[in-house]
Amino acid sequence: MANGPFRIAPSILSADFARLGEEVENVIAAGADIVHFDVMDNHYVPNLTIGPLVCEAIRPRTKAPIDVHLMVKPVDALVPMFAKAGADIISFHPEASEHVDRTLALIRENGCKAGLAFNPATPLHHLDHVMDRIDLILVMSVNPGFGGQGFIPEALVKIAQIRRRIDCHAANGGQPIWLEVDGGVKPSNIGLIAEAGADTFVAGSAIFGARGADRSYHEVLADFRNALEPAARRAA
Ligand SMILES: O=C(CO)[C@H](O)[C@H](O)COP(=O)(O)O
Ligand SMILES: [Fe+2]
Repeated sequence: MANGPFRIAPSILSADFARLGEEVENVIAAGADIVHFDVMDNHYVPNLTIGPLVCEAIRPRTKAPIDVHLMVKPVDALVPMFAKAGADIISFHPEASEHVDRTLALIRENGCKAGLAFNPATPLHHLDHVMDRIDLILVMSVNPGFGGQGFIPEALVKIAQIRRRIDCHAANGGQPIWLEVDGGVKPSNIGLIAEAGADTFVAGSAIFGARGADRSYHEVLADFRNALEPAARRAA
């Protein structure tokens, strides 16, 4: 298995929006690697969240990559806006784009890494013919739209299938592709998710929920890292 190093990406969907800049600084200072930024449009998904202005506002608060997860339809008009607002990675759902290939190219032309996101019911044939054009594959382990949902265990099979495709692509000289998992990730299941082949882990409620549980972000992130230890040792 070729799935190290491991990266933890707190989803700011569960952060305190009234103190968002501080929340971003604190969670990165506590040991997180990436800021996961969920964009929902009340059309592709029922919820409505944040856009490029908020991305621009948090950009100066951290040097960590901002990983924009677009749950919007249509996609393309937002790509240059988020690139200009400081996004580093932009992922979208293939069902939301008329031309997946064009949207992937647009993201890279705008200087960002391009990601393709798979809902629990999205078939993997969307990866056919675009493996050389993506930097990240995002596997949803909940149906998109809300934080705080339970992890759908069938996602583990999909993660393992994608890991095999990524490793085969790399063995044939292809570029590196990150495998990110999003939805219901917790210290209790992150080890299994890593063993299935993921290297990048989004967690919203499990990290920012620390506030209500009287724990620090540092303590919660240590729980995640400890739970990753056996998989990290195997991957080394
Ligand atoms: O894309 C998302 C939902 O559509 C979020 O990133 C995801 O739900 C993270 O939140 P949690 O860890 O609480 O499940
Ligand atoms: Fe997300």
